[in-house]
Amino acid sequence: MSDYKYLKGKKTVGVIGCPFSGGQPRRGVDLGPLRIIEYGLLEQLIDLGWEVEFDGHRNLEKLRPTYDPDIGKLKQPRFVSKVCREVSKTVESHVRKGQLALTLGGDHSLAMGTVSGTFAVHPDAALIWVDAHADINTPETTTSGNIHGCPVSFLLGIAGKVEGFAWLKGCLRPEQLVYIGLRDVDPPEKKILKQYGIKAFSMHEVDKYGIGKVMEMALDHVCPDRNTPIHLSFDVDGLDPSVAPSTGTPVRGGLTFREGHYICEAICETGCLVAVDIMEVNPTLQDEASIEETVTIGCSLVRSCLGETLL
Ligand SMILES: NC(=[NH2+])NCCC[C@H](N)C(=O)O
Ligand SMILES: [Mn+2]
Ligand SMILES: [Mn+2]
Repeated sequence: MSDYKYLKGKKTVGVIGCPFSGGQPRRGVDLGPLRIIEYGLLEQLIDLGWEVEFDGHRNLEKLRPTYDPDIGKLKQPRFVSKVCREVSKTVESHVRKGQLALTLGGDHSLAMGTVSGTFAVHPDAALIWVDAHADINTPETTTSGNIHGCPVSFLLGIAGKVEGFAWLKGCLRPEQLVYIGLRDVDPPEKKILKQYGIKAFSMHEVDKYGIGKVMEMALDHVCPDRNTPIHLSFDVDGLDPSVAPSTGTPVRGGLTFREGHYICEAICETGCLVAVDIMEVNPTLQDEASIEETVTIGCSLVRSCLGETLL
């Protein structure tokens, strides 16, 4: 069992339910956290030996502004900003107490909140982003206007000034970030990745080297001493749609069931994990069996992050 270098006292996980869909157009992703908790995640974590502090599902709807017109192409910018700001404070308070902060989304725009919360406590942390997408569009480059395709540019401080987002200072340096699982990256996003020299292991590298070697290389890049605090932001669409079908922007050719879990196990083994996001589970898409598969895998990824092993 790994020792979790950055947790204080008893192993405690602070669980933050974020029923939020404002960073993209499809309803239903806001039900992700409810289904994951209903499925028994908290009991599973207690069985794994964790103390659980569950904040309940946050009432984020109360933050919806009455008037929220587009800013440039960005949709619902004030709503997203307010929600992320609140989530940031919550994540920060758990991490500061020496708890592992587990955020259940909700769409991936929430990562502006979760990552900035972690980095407020650990400014030198590493960010491991598992996703089919790079989510690094800027307000200029986005074609969809969906902010869940933009959080990384805001975190890096390359999004430019957007009304309402002044609270979100660029908190992430390009060398603190590594991607795994990419396979649907917009042309301007490819440019940004090159321009800033951001390390990314696409599915091509996963095929070429295998996930074991990819994780070794990814950790060598962001956590070379195996002592740097790690924030894992896991978009379930990083997994192949055959294993996680119920998500809003599925892309074929993704991570297998085992590759997804191996990523979590390898990060857990470092003992450096301080925060995890499980994002983009949408329990209204596909049939009931697909939904159950996706919710189940959300839970088992968390358990792998929190110390469950095969033997
Ligand atoms: N978190 C996600 N699922 N993001 C999908 C983003 C898709 C596309 N690149 C966009 O910017 O709209
Ligand atoms: Mn994605
Ligand atoms: Mn994403």
